[in-house]
Amino acid sequence: MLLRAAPHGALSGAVALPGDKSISHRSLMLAAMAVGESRIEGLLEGEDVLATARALRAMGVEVERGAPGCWRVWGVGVGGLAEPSDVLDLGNAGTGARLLMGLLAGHAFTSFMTGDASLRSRPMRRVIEPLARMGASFVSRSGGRLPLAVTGRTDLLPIVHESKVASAQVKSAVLLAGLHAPGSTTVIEPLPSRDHSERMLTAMGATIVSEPTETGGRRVTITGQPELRPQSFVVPGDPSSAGFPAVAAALAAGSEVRLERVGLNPLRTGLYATLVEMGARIGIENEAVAGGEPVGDLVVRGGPLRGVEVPAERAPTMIDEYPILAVAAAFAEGATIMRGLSELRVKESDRLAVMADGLAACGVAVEVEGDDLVVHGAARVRGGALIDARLDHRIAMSFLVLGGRAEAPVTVKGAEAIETSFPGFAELMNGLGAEITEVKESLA
Ligand SMILES: O=C(O)C1=C[C@@H](OP(=O)(O)O)[C@@H](O)[C@H](O)C1
Ligand SMILES: C=C(OP(=O)(O)O)C(=O)O
Repeated sequence: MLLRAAPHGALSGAVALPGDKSISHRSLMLAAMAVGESRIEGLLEGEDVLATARALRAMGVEVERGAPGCWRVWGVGVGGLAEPSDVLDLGNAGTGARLLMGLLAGHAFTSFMTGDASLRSRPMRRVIEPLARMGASFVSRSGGRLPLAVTGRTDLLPIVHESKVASAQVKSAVLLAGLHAPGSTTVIEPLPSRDHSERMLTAMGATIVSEPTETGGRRVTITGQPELRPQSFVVPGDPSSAGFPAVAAALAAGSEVRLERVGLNPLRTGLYATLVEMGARIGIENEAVAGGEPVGDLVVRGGPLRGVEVPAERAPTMIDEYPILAVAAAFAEGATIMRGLSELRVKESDRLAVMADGLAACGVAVEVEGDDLVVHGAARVRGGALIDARLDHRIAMSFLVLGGRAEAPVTVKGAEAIETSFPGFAELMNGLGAEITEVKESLA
């Protein structure tokens, strides 16, 4: 599908964002590991999360959709999944695949897992290696990629895993496997990554101790074999999805947009801290706690931005937001230097390369120096390019935001990728005043 974004003026209005993708995957999987009925409110009904729901159903978990966003899950208890009779297809979802591998490691059957071309290119060894040390066995394509087969066992060994990358997916996969192991399973991460798994598991009755390390990371320990209590999960709006209308509003003078009930977990808000450093006017109102997570309305007003240097240590708190930050940087005065982005190379696409190439095609001066991205901003950006989303929702949405402020429309090919995390993106943006329309392939 081709979507085209034409230049728009000031944006205004108030909108609620779709549910948080990370918390939605976890709500389904953790509810499946509880004993009894859990309810989920505000579940993201994007393709990634629907793939997780399908996988759980294929393993005997009753998962039912009621009103939009309202789901019920009848949990089978830790270790209670049934052998699936077919390959589990996690679509485009790294989170779905890696977290599920953690659960499957604790089940004494063999399952087969695959995904789309993007997911099949992503590294799984970072999860395979610790889970294999715990006692699961894996057969995978070379490089530790999907498709793979995993044979778990009920008597997993508790381990201490020191992860080289600050990855909530790696941490969560090991903690989920640790549910099935007697005693303490520990993950040490070099920098703190999002802690939704820890918050949710604690609320469900698991014992988790999280403490800082001397080098600025975290050591997280779970006590295995708990009985998890079913929950009423409330999923906040996704701060990663909110980044797209937030940057679109920040870039358009005269804009005033309210993004309601967005999750404001401090391990997710690096984009907003960075935008404020760049001079963006962003206020937080109606702060509250929902489902164990801080939430609030983001009120974003348009105005000039200036380039900043974003330190590598901030990356885990905004890892999915670099594509849209790079778009903000393209319109800022001066250079924005984003350091330490090696993890961007192993997302749905090589986001470092794809952003650099796409920005250059839109007339933006950009350099990749090792793992750093440098974007030289300008008041006027040419736009006018055709960008291939490459099965990457965040690339698609970022360039549609850029097209809204460029001199000539930007067209995105493969825009259906947006469905993975942000169904209704174009409608939501247009409701605020953007000009995103579908174009026929032949006119591209
Ligand atoms: O745990 C999660 O829900 C996620 C963790 C991040 O991945 P990594 O753990 O690979 O950094 C992020 O990019 C992804 O969108 C969601
Ligand atoms: C990297 C992302 O997701 P996942 O790893 O779940 O595919 C993302 O949503 O930007």
